[in-house]
Amino acid sequence: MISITLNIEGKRFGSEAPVLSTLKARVKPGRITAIVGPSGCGKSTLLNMIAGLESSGKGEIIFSGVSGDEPKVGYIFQTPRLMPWLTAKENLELICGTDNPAIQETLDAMGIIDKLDTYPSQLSGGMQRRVSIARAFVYHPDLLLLDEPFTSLDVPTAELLRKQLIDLWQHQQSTMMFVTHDLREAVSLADEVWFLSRPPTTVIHRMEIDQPSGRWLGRDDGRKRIDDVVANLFSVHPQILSGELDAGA
Ligand SMILES: Nc1ncnc2c1ncn2[C@@H]1O[C@H](COP(=O)(O)OP(=O)(O)OP(=O)(O)O)[C@@H](O)[C@H]1O
Repeated sequence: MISITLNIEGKRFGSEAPVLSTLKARVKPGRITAIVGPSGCGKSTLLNMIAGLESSGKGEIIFSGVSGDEPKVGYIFQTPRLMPWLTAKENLELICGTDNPAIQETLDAMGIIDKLDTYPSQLSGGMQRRVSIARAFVYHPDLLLLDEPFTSLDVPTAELLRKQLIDLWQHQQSTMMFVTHDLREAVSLADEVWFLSRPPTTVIHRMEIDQPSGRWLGRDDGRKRIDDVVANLFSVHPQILSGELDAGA
């Protein structure tokens, strides 16, 4: 399982004002880290830098515990980004080759084994998300990055997909980071939540969540537990989702 050390010295696009300021943090191996912050503060930019899609500028991002030369990174974007001319199965085959038993196993785990030969345009939005999650897991990533993977889904579908995601994650034990605007989602899934400021952005608060092995998600006592964690946080930092810590904290 890999860990990540972020030694970011700042990030700007061209001559624009910096998006990220100094940002130093460590992502623990095999754990789930949620990233929460105001719109436009650089959450996607941070994920892209970790994925190697954006340069890390003067700073560095160090991966430890990688088995090969490079970490295998799975990335689930806000929209599924499936190849429209390929069936669900063929979208997965692009990643892991044909006749790979992992394709059937992963689509089965996501509850869409009957959609193997279906094209994306014939799938609902929720089903397309499931294929995109399966596509990331079929690769057996060391690191799984998710950028608001469950937005614009109805509540029961989003809840089901979160459970399916956690089932797959428990099976593979990848290190996982996800961006969300939904604090309850962060608390229900993550071992640690990072709260970001407004630009130039840094981590202003880290919150450890004491998760049971199957996560708080879906447990009878989970809803109350999540409510309590969120209420406690807001009682101390009422503006934290706007990227501000309480002055007295
Ligand atoms: N490739 C790019 N070129 C220029 N500016 C960019 C680029 N990518 C992002 N930005 C700018 O960087 C800032 C942060 O964008 P980013 O998408 O990372 O924020 P975010 O926190 O993920 O936003 P949201 O919560 O609204 O999705 C924004 O001002 C955006 O316009």
